[in-house]
Amino acid sequence: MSRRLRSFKRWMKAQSIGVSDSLDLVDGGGDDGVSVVSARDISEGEVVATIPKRACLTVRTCAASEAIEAAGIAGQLGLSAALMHERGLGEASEWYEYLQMLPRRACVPLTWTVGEVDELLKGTELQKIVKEDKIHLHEDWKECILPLIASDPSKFNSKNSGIEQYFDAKSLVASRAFEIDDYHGYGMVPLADLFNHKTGAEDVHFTSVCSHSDSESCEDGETGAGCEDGETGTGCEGETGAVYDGVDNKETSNTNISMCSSDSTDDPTVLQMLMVKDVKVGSEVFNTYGSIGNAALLHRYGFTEPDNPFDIVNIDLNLVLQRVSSSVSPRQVRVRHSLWRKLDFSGCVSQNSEYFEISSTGVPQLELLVLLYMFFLPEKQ
Ligand SMILES: C[S@@+](CC[C@H](N)C(=O)[O-])C[C@H]1O[C@@H](n2cnc3c(N)ncnc32)[C@H](O)[C@@H]1O
Repeated sequence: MSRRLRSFKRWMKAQSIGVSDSLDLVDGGGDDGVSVVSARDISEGEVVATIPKRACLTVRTCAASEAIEAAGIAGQLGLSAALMHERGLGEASEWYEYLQMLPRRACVPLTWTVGEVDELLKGTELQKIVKEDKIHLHEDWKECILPLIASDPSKFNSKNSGIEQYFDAKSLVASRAFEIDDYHGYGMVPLADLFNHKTGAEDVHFTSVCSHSDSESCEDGETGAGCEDGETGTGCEGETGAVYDGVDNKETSNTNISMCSSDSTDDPTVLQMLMVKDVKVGSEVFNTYGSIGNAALLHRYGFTEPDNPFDIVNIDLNLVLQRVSSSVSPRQVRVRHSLWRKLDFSGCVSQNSEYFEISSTGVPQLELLVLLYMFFLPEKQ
């Protein structure tokens, strides 16, 4: 077992983070990172980890809480500030051992150089989106983090909160944070963020145990490592840019559901990892980050999956209209465009662009292809 893993396990114990003996944490070191493997057969319904909310790193729990809240920085931006500050504290941070388990930055396109983006994402819609992300993050840093540095230089300075540190922190928050609850908002959840993703075949769910009896009221929209971003708050409340959103607006919100137990004896201050499937000894235990296509997976988490059933291809509607204009009259272009809208098949709208969306799942794909075909039919003479 690696040294950092040993320290992390001791730290988890001190924080009352419970890990079932059914889980093995495997530290591949370097780029391989950490994965979670079953140490014995595990059954559906078993709670394999319990994590007190106070052990999570959030704007509320971090050492710079007052300064961040006074600056009005919230959401993922606030959490990024909290993470930067705790990293800057080094061994003095309450999360030091946890922070040692994180890579310096997530290898997501956001952290690539512009040259790498242009080379590796050439011709894909991500090329433009990632470049816009980078611009938005620069703006966020200038508008929200620089004033924070000015307001409390004892806590924030260019060494722990420079633009590089901000990109590092933001990439980790975007690819690993969970939405905990209304009080904490987004948080880094030790242990829960060590599970890798498997599309549509997860073994475990992240569960926030609530004590009130309306179990339906919080069964929606909670996403785990990493949570769906899509924050478009104004100023420093959220983010000024819709980073990590844009290729799959319709596909993202349905997994890692935060469920409430109706049992009033449950501890509202504890998060759980609950098995949703039997897993055989020696197998990796997977979470899911959502039912999302490969462009979104790459965008947010820096990897893709072969044979991903949720993969989609977006075709810029303007390109389609341009192409159609070359073979039919302008009036016909308008008629076809309006038919497309009437049928409510606008695909998706993202970053001011409208897309045709070709999904790899069943009937809608066929319908879309027929519509596309109709779009391109030459005009009757
Ligand atoms: C929440 S962390 C998961 C734990 C991570 N493996 C670690 O070392 O800490 C998310 C990151 O894990 C990696 N990851 C998760 N699932 C993956 C998969 N199916 N294939 C490749 N990389 C994956 C990606 O780098 C992603 O950004």
